[in-house]
Amino acid sequence: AVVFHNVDDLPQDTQYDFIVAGGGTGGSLVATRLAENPNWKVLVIEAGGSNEDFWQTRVPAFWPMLWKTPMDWNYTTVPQPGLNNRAVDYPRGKVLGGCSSHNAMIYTRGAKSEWDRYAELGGNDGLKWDNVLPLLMKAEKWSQAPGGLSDAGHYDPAFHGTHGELAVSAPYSEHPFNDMLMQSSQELSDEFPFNQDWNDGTPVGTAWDEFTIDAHGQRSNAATAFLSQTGNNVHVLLSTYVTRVVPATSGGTDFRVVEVGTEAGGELKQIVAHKEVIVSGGIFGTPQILLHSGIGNGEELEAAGVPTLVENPSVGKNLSDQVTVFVSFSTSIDDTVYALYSLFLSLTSRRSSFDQDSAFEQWNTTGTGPLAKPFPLNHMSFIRLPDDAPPFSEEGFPDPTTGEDASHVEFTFFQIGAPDPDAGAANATIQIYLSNIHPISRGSVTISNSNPFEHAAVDPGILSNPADMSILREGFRSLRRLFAAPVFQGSVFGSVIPPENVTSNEDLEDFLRSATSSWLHGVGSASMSPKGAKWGVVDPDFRVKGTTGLRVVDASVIPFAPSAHTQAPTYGFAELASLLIAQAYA
Ligand SMILES: Cc1cc2nc3c(=O)[nH]c(=O)nc-3n(C[C@H](O)[C@H](O)[C@H](O)COP(=O)(O)OP(=O)(O)OC[C@H]3O[C@@H](n4cnc5c(N)ncnc54)[C@H](O)[C@@H]3O)c2cc1C
Repeated sequence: AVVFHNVDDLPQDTQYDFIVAGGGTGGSLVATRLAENPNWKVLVIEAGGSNEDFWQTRVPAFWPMLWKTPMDWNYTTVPQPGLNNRAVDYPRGKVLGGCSSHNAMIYTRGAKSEWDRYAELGGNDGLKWDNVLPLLMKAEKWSQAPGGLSDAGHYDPAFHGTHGELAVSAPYSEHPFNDMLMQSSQELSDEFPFNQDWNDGTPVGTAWDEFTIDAHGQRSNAATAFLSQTGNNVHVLLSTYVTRVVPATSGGTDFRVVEVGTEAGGELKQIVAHKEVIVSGGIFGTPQILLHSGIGNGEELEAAGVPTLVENPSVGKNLSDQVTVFVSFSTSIDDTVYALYSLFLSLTSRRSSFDQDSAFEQWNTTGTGPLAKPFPLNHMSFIRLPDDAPPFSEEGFPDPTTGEDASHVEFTFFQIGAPDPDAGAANATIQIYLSNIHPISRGSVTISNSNPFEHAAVDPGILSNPADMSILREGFRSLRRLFAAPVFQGSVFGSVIPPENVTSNEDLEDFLRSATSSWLHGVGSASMSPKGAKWGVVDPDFRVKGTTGLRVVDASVIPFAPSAHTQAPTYGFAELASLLIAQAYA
């Protein structure tokens, strides 16, 4: 790609076939795929800078350091009634590669039944698991992590590609907890079975982590894997905001023009796409661009001072967001924690023996060591609550999942923090992120004025539906059941966060409201729906309803959150969109 930093530097004689608004996860992929046709000229417009200007993006363990930096949009939600009115941080990547440049690199595709439901809900058979899996595998380059620890048995090669662009690997560290967790999956195999590969369409169980990390121990993202490989038929314009898409003719609904600028009150310019504009601003940026363009709920647009051009009340609604809570248990297992985490995540650590400089040297020279992974422990569990669990039996909530292959909650085994005697803690703690990954709650992205440079108001509606609270609460009880497995007797004791005496529904729910936040996997704010449906923002071919020349390709079109973290699903949707766009001009 050829990179520009100022709209005035774009060559005057270039006519762009496609303009992609947002060079993030979905946008970088779709631009790359379209540019495989050498006759097409593609312009990518990105509000942030180049990923290459942030070398820290390459170091897997440095991902938490990228929050609240110039490469983070640094959103904060509106106060969340489900969280005792707390407002919580919501990072989003403002850089080439978008969130794939600063996420935790976990690579999970979700369940077969979820993709099949997307196909049904979106009215698009291309989204069926059997159709998306080959696209994801074709784009994948499975890589053995450096350092000599074999990944055999930690994944199923039948479900991974080896000749694509996006590097995926399963780096891990040796630690006693690995064997214990494996044994627990035998002892309690009904609730916590071993799963050899969470990416085979049946993610339920305890599995070894897989990450978008390459054979050199470096992050692989949408910018490094895809966009940077393109030739000079791709132009990338950095540090430039798409403020609106604009009708090509006054009063029309053909939105093949983008308006760009760099700051409120500054000069705005327009650039024409000869074939299409593709909005890929992510779950907050995309509805923001559509709303400022006059595509949205007419009453809300009028209140914000934006004239309505296409009435569509679904824009910015249906935001579906997984939620997470940090919990810990007292343990006598060796700690894994690195000082880095205590520094950047404010977790308690007294591990003075950890030398960050030599860890960096090790990563820099060999791609191995503690910095070559996003966090110290090596597994996650996707867990289905039992059929007779209280949310479904006593409380009568419907099962929110799409089938037996999908999970309700997820345990991310994060690290084991060293004992902190000063704080009166004699034992280390094993620290886990417990997440409800199938939220029923829905939130919104709204604008309150016509300034496109101002952040939209973000309301993920965390724990606003009582079913979500009930499932998260039972997820914690499930975690307590896991640590009651025989293998953990004598080495994992009671919970520390929340304290062991927090057992009643009421006390657990009080804790959860005080400690839960977003798992940063929002989807659905410009949801796909069948053609002619009374809801939804894009048609099955990703075209914005009621418009021509305009599509959306990013996580905002995904109708509901999957049993997965959302980068691989975003790539899956973007691969399909690329095929459909190319076919439209074949
Ligand atoms: C901290 C964090 C950790 C995460 N960890 C994981 C993980 O481990 N595994 C996983 O699978 N998922 C993870 N996710 C989620 C996942 O990365 C995202 O769901 C996914 O990358 C979203 O892709 P996208 O294309 O929708 O949006 P993005 O990747 O956010 O791309 C949107 C792009 O558009 C740009 N943009 C926005 N507005 C404008 C505008 N007006 N003009 C120009 N450009 C604009 C943005 O700067 C950005 O580059 C994480 C997310 C975060 C924030």
